[in-house]
Amino acid sequence: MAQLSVSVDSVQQTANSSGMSLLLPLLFLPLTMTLILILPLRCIFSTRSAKGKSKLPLSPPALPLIGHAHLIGSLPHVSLRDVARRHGGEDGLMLLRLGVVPTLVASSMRAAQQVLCTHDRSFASRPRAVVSDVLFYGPSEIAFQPYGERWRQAKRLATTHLFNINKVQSFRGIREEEAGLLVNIISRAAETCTVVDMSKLLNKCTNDIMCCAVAGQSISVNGRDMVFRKLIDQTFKILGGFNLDSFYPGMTNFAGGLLVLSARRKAKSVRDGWSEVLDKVIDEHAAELADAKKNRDSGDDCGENPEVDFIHVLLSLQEECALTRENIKAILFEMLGAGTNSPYLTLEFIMAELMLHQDVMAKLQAEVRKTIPKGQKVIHEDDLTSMIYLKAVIKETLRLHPPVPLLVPRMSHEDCEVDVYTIPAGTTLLVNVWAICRDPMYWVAPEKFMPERFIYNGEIGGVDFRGRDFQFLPFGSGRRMCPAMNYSLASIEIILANLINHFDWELPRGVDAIDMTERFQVFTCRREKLLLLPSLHGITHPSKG
Ligand code: HEM
Repeated sequence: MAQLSVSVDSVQQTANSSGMSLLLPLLFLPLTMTLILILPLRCIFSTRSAKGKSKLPLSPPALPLIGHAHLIGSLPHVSLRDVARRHGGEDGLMLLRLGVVPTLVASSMRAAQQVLCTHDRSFASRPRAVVSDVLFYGPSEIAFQPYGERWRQAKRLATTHLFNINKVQSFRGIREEEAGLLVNIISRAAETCTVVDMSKLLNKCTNDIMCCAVAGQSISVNGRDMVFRKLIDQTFKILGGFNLDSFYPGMTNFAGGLLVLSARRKAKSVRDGWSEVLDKVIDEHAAELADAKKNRDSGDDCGENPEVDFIHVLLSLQEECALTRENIKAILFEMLGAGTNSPYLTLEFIMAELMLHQDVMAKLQAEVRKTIPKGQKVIHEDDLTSMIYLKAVIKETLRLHPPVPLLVPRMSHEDCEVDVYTIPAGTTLLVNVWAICRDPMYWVAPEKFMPERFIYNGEIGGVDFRGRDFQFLPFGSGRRMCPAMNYSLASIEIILANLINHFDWELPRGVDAIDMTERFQVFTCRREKLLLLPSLHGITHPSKG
């Protein structure tokens, strides 16, 4: 999602690896051309500050052409925190120029509150980019749509028919069943002392839950679930790749779009992959709706309520909401993509942190195993209510490893007075929630994995992540906040409780440490796959003596 930042990363990597020598041949022509396009823009930008009327936040020294892009490293949230410490204002605001794009970076709790609450409306748009425009038909989904009525409508559809509390509750059967299937797979591995690839299993489990919630149980026929996971990988690879137009938006129209042709082609090819499989799924759903209507009209309706999923809902609202087939596909493929990755990456980080902190693991095992009666195979969501430590472990992991560390980049769609500054319309906004979550100003021992920090008098409490405590915003805040927080937490909790209740976990033989090195590709994820050796709790396998 954080397309801009990823692209910056690519520029930096290229610049670092060969002192710009790789970058220059690649960019020389486009950059020269862009200069012609950007000069007017730069003039506007500098005149505003020169007049003294509209003061701008502090900026580090910039280079010609690339501005501050060279300051961003392979983990943009880490380098932006370091640059802000050296060059930003005490108010936590800093202004960068990435290529020609003015970019406001908010790195303190107060700055986050200013831009996400006080001025939420002004910063409620998203920067445009060729890849997301092509991938999402416009874009016409939620996350990349500019602020306006179409975005509002798409978000309302998802919130009302997929993510409201009652809907999330109604998916509990799906979650319990999928978590059970995961336990079965791991149990078989445990019986034969086989190492499991947790990254792959968690990815599959969260994807299966999302697929069933969106499209019903039938979606995984003919190996479609595998096709979806492959397409999700391709989508995030292309969204996270180097995209010239994110730095030089003028490129999109320059020379008939020649310079963004390759990005356009790649995005179209991934979109066609989605389109092919989603068209089939949508056609099946349309046929089911037509059958149901025929039965109703002919009086053959046997009174049974056919299962209604999100695709049925979108199809029935197609006329009322003026939704095209393309709009529907864009929304669906965003749900399947975002719905899989953030929960699975969070679960992977939780398991990695637990392996690193065996005292926390032991405490969590004790809580879960005390709550679930011995011999009860299936964990029900009602069992989770009293698992306070489990909720604290999830919160602490989201604090240290927010999957979207800079939020999804926003853009101001109007001039805006932030404190003493005037931020011009068209400025990209990055909120470094990762840095704020590790700031010693707001957190005791911020680098320590300490779930207890969220427990007060035996209850979960304190700072919360629902968008009102600006030192802890893993789901963002304001109009553009993640609509799927309750959905995600429900999936994460049930899967985690199952992993902890049924199994004891070890590192594979010959591995003596967990590597927590991160990688940034739209989401922050662990660089290495998480490989673990499970054993069934309470059963000592003969081969282990
Ligand atoms: C651990 C789980 C998740 C985390 C931490 C997370 C985090 C985020 C964040 C930080 C944003 C940007 C908010 C902002 O700009 O203020 C976001 C937006 C969004 N997320 Fe999530 N997310 C999660 C799960 C999901 C799931 C499961 C889905 C869908 C099935 C989803 C769909 C979206 C959408 C559609 C947006 C765009 C909202 C908008 O632009 O109005 N997210 N998410």
